[in-house]
Amino acid sequence: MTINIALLGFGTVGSGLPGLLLDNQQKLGMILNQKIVISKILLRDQETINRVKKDGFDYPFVLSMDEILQDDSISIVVELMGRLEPAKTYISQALSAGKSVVTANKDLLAIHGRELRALARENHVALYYEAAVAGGIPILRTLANSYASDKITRLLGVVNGTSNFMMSKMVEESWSYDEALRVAQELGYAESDPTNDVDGIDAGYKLAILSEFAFGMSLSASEVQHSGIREIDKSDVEIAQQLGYVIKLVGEIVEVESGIFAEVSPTFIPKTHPLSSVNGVMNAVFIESLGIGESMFYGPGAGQKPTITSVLADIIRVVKRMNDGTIGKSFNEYSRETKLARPEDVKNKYYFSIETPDSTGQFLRLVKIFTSEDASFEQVLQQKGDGKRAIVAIICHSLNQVQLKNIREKLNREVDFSLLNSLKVIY
Ligand SMILES: NC(=O)C1=CN([C@@H]2O[C@H](COP(=O)(O)OP(=O)(O)OC[C@H]3O[C@@H](n4cnc5c(N)ncnc54)[C@H](OP(=O)(O)O)[C@@H]3O)[C@@H](O)[C@H]2O)C=CC1
Ligand SMILES: N[C@@H](CC=O)C(=O)O
Ligand code: NA
Repeated sequence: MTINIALLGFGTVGSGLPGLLLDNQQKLGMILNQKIVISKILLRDQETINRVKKDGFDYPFVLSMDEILQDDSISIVVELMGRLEPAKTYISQALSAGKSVVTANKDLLAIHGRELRALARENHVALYYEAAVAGGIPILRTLANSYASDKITRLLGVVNGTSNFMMSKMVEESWSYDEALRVAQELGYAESDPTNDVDGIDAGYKLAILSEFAFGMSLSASEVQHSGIREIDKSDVEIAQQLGYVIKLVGEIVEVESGIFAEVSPTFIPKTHPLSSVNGVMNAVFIESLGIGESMFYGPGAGQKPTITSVLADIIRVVKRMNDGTIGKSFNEYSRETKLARPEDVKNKYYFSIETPDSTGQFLRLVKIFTSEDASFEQVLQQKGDGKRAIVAIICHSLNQVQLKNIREKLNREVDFSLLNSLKVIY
């Protein structure tokens, strides 16, 4: 027996499916007793069909989604086009036509996930998206299954391969920003619009999805604060190094008594923390939970092979659900009312880099500002000034979001001071 699937989009990730199906033919036969067959591939235009054929791919290529929707032999649609439209329309049409959907589209799931999941439920079909978060790491499945017996209190993630690859190359091998981005694009890591990768937007989408699986709470994209690697200056990297830290783009979701708080930001990570050694295109999700304690899941966050391997695992899962009569069951069954944390309850250590006049009494002024917000210093470093200006780096003991905002405002208001940067410090 065969399972017919249709593929929407045949780019970096999608074009890896034929090879992967072939490589795993024997194992798939044993697990499923059915053959997965790509029976239609939707491409953009005739020119693309000609190019793809020339590359040696010989499939029934189509230019209209209707040909897939009207084909009753197709039970699974695999969306790998990316972006919101027409992906949302096509996925909705497929679900409404009684076809299950597998996708790697985090933008779509983060923004319209609730609506699409409801549509899947109404039509008793599956909607799976393991590859949408941390490419090759089976993190969503792990959260849905293995953490069912645990309560997660905090999740930290390096979940964007492109920005992590770029930071690693820029810091360790002195590549320029442009060179690092160009190579990340050539290697197939970056989104079609890499702004999402470098500005923390892609990681924010992934956090929104992780929040549903880990905390059972849905966050809109705007409820996940985000900043990106463009906020990091070379001097921050050097100071971090001297103080015993590395800087990475980290997503954090934490649950406190009043609710959850989620943020993507360049973050100081102690060199002793397991996340500090996540380099290049690798991703990791570090979890603190009441039962297991601390755990970390590590693997490639982007790239054709890891990503399409996750996609195929979802396809296999959907086929199994079809076979055992549980196809309408949701990928994630943990859901509770979303409550956002009060800013007073969200606490972290912070790094501040401040430019001051290079003269007597400046340090006292800094102490006064921080003390007025009840903040105390944990580490302080003053770079040798030029007689006119000096840079002071401070790591504070834990501050809540209100204290942080007030200190930033006071430093920005202070005549002659310039707040160069302020970044979260994890411990
Ligand atoms: N690359 C990676 O490492 C990872 C990617 N993802 C996700 O996987 C998805 C695919 O990514 P990726 O393969 O890298 O992206 P690509 O841009 O390489 O591939 C997408 C393909 O879909 C085609 N396409 C877009 N719109 C249409 C349309 N309307 N009709 C037909 N074809 C269309 C594009 O054609 P054209 O080039 O003409 O626009 C392109 O060939 C995205 O959602 C991405 O976020 C997830 C994890 C990792
Ligand atoms: N562009 C993304 C691809 C995977 O989600 C990344 O770099 O992480
Ligand atoms: Na994954």
